[in-house]
Amino acid sequence: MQLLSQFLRRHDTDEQLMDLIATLMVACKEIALQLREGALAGVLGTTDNTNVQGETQKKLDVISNEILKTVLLNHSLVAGVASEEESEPVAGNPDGRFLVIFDPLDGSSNIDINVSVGTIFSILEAPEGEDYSQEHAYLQNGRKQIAAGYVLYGPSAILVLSTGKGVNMFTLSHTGDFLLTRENVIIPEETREFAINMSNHRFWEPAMRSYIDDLLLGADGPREKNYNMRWVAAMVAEVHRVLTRGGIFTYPWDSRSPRKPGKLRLMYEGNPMSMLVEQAGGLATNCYKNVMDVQPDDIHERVSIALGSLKEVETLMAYHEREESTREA
Ligand SMILES: O=P(O)(O)OC[C@H]1O[C@](O)(COP(=O)(O)O)[C@@H](O)[C@@H]1O
Ligand SMILES: [Mg+2]
Ligand SMILES: [Mg+2]
Repeated sequence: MQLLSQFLRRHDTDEQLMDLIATLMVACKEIALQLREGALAGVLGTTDNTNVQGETQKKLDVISNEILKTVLLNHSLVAGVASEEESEPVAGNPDGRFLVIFDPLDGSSNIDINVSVGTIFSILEAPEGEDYSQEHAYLQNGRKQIAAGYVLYGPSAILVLSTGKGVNMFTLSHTGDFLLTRENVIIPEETREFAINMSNHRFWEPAMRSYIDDLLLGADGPREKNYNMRWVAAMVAEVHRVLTRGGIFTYPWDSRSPRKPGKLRLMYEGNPMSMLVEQAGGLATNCYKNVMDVQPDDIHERVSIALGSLKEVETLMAYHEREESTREA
């Protein structure tokens, strides 16, 4: 089986990018170790702090963030980092080449019940002559990502990575190596599986409500087939399922916070996951346009997300287009 480094070298990956990915994996392996120890190491439960989004931080949110920050900021190629758990970006080497944006622990409400969580990351080139402690340098749209991925900490720890040449999966072995276990991932175009938090049904836009209502009608409704539903409450696990066997995952805008475009964050959830999904032949939208074409104004900006099997996501978009044209008529 191929080591991550061998695979990247065979695919002519830029040497410095390879070096950065290897460094990121040093941090993710340490996070995996902390998660495995869990209650034994006293790292479960919450802290007394809230992050910039007003969410209570879990101990492991803070620990994972510190691990990533320490490892990355000690690397000469890293000009700066931005994180879900940091209100402002943190500058690294002013001559560094890369910016790394991350969600240190996604799905952290799952930690205390021992269900899957993950680390999501997005890598950008650092524009020259900028102050890397200011968010301006980081506010690049998703198309500018030179690599993106996640490490899912589930029954196995799995790195899912794209450097813009498809999507590949690497499983962490007992020897501490990431080994290639799935090459050139392609998401099936059609699906019978959807993922949405149904408890928010009454808060959605009419287009989203009627799309989901039609899925629930199954073979008796306009979609003429029965659908199954899943909800892990960790985007990283939902995207992994979609990449593995297809499906649609959506966390749409809802009227609980009408002024926010959605719940999930554009720069460290939406963009990296959208790059993986598009690189695997799927589609990732905010129900109206591709997520990676949204120009960010804020490092912690939110976005509505619908991603997965191409034809299913296109169908969902068609419901929104119809609704929009009725509104305008
Ligand atoms: O609890 P809800 O509303 O279903 O939200 C679940 C969503 O929230 C998230 O957990 C947010 O991520 P964080 O844990 O990094 O804040 C997503 O991974 C997931 O899709
Ligand atoms: Mg998250
Ligand atoms: Mg998080």
